[in-house]
Amino acid sequence: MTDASDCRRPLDYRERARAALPAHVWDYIEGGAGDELTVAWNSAAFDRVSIVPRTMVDVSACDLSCELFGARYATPLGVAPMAYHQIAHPEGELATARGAGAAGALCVVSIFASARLEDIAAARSGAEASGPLWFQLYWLRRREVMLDLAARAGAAGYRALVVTADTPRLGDRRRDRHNGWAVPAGVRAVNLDAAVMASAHRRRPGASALAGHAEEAFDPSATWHDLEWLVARAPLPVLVKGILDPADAQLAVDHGAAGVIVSNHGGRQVDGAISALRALPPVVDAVAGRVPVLLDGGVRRGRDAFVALALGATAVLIGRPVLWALAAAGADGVAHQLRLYRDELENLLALAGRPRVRELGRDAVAHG
Ligand SMILES: Cc1cc2nc3c(=O)[nH]c(=O)nc-3n(C[C@H](O)[C@H](O)[C@H](O)COP(=O)(O)O)c2cc1C
Ligand SMILES: O=C(O)C(=O)c1ccccc1
Repeated sequence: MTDASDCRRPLDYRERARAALPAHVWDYIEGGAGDELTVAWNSAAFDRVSIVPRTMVDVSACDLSCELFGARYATPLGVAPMAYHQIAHPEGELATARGAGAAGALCVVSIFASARLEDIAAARSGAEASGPLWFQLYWLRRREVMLDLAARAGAAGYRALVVTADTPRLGDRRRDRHNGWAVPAGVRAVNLDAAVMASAHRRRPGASALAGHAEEAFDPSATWHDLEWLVARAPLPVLVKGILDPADAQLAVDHGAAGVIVSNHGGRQVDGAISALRALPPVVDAVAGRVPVLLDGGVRRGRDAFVALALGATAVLIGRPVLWALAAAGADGVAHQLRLYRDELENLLALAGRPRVRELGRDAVAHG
């Protein structure tokens, strides 16, 4: 059993998780598309940005809060939407939601969650310092299923919807093809119809069952008109996830997006795609304050969150490191992981003489 307190920085959970998980599950979580160039670039991009500290500033209290859709969020850190948390831990999303709730962090629940979205909301409200939940959708051929899920999320107290735009089909996950990866039989995307999900569990040598499933279920013809259609019918604000081009950010806002998430899907879609951090400033400029801009991809330290916030993100989402902590130590691991990020960010705000997240700007960093 892992003692979470041995982990001193977010990356320390990585080896714990690798040791705890079967190799094919580890490969699915950790892997990216193609040669995994973009996976590496996402985190490397943060290392090329320096912090410029100020001095003689009163930092006796730091304020990490941010504002999203008229509400105050306790921290600008959140959990990125990821499918099937039960592959990492038997308590799956219920544990993730409890852990994120305890840390006061936003949690974005995937459409492929392995627990019912209503049960996740209930698990979450039990946590002491409960934070907000958002729900993520893919563009499904069966549009009525998207609307049904959107209505359920609204009724269950979720505060926003995220529609993922970068997945007309699944990227080429070579590790998964090599492993003949399929979602294990005991783990189910229970918010979706079992008949629709059957192909995700069908093992075929040399192929990823998820790729086959995505081809069957995802609608590759979705365009900005479909976003307008969704926004007009959704009971919640809709953010678009997977934006890298400033022109797309502009189009998203023009077609009703309430926010954009700069993301290359953790390097799992287009190998060689621009890193999320490098894509951020032009998107922030194109959006020009009309809606919030979030970022995910490669955030591996509190320092990385600081850099993204300084370059204009309102909040940042964390993907794989949350699943590492979940695999290693369940809900306590997730809470601890998010606190490691938060504490490192808080410490840096103080040391860099920039005590308020909401006032962080580009002057706080330098390139190179
Ligand atoms: C195992 C796994 C499953 C994922 N499933 C989804 C998903 O269901 N929906 C989605 O929009 N993004 C999904 N993503 C992408 C994440 O939301 C996020 O963009 C990415 O993981 C962020 O990068 P990071 O892992 O480097 O922090 C998934 C990522 C991983 C690692
Ligand atoms: O694995 C993923 O990155 C992902 O987004 C996904 C896509 C289809 C089904 C499950 C997860």
